[in-house]
Amino acid sequence: MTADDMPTGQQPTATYDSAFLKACRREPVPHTPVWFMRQAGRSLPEYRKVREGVPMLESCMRPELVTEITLQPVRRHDVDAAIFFSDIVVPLKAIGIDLDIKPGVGPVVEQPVRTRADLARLRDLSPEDVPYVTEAIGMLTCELGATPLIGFAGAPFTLASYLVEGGPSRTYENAKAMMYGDPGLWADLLDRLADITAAFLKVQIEAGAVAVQLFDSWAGALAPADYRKSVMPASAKVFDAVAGYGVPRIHFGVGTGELLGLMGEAGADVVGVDWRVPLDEARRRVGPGKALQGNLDPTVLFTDKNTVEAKAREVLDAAAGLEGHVFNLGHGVMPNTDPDALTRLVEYVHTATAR
Ligand SMILES: Cc1c2[nH]c(c1CCC(=O)O)Cc1[nH]c(c(CCC(=O)O)c1C)Cc1[nH]c(c(CCC(=O)O)c1C)Cc1[nH]c(c(C)c1CCC(=O)O)C2
Repeated sequence: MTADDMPTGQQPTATYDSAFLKACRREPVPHTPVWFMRQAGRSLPEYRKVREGVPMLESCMRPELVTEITLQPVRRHDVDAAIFFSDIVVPLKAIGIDLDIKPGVGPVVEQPVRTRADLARLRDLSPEDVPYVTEAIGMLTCELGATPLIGFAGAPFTLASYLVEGGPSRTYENAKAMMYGDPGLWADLLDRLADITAAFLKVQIEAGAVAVQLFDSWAGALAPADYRKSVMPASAKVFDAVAGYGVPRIHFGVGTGELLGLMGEAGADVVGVDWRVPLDEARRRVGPGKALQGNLDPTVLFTDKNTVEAKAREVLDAAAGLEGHVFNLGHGVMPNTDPDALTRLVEYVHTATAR
């Protein structure tokens, strides 16, 4: 497809012909594009240095710092895309939810959302609530040039898991109890979150993000029938709300092997796969017409170079018959990962797939 065949309203941009966007569109690529979830973060000494003394949420609200942190892994690893440095709870903080990101713990919500009265605290998000996002993305797209910027947000279920539990959980007992026991309240909660999430993604796209990833990290806790009935409508609403922009929409979760087909159906152009399902099997579950993203086990990076390359080769072999493949880890980069192992992995995938 050339710039002439692009959906109306979409301008050709410096990033349009990037390997990453081509793979998302299932077009031929010069090499398999690579980026890593959590490529910005504690695995990088330069990240730890600039974050010294700055709390996580505050760092997301300082455009210059966001720009620097987003660019760090692009400079170091030569990845094919940048991911905007922020967090899934930033839009909730921006509308006034009292929450914090505790080091080594994750998001903690002061007053969990448990009743219908609590829903009133979830007001709509407007661009004026997140001026630092627009500002940072404006700076970033200038610096990035032909490297695409991925925007992201938390999916309604994963956000609800933090809001209802009040923090990280292994069982999601309160959230799932609401889903099963008070389906009306649950549906309204997820619908509110879908609107907030869609608004947060729109801000990022309008500022210059050329792809978006919806993180439903914890959706793997759900049976497919419950996902379809009680979660998928809200995620579909988010994808639908940004469909008109024509940017690729990526949908990712952990332990979602049984949900891959539904996660594609929700409205994704690219389905993210963790390391538990090989990509050829994921292709069967997702069906035609979607690209796949993944799926090297992030713990493989704790081994030697030969083992990393052999395991990356397995991912590439399983991806050989796909219409579009974006190489990634099956989940985020772990904080103790040797950053040089990531740089070498990017180089390996680029070389091994050069056409
Ligand atoms: C579930 C989730 C969250 N946040 C996010 C998810 C979905 C992705 C996933 O499944 O991992 C998404 C996220 N969070 C962050 C990014 C930045 C972009 C990137 O991927 O490089 C992204 C895409 C920064 C961050 N968000 C956070 C960090 C680490 C905190 C720090 O560096 O001080 C980073 C780099 C904090 C955070 N925020 C959250 C958790 C679980 C944590 C980790 C807590 C800890 O281990 O300390 C919630």
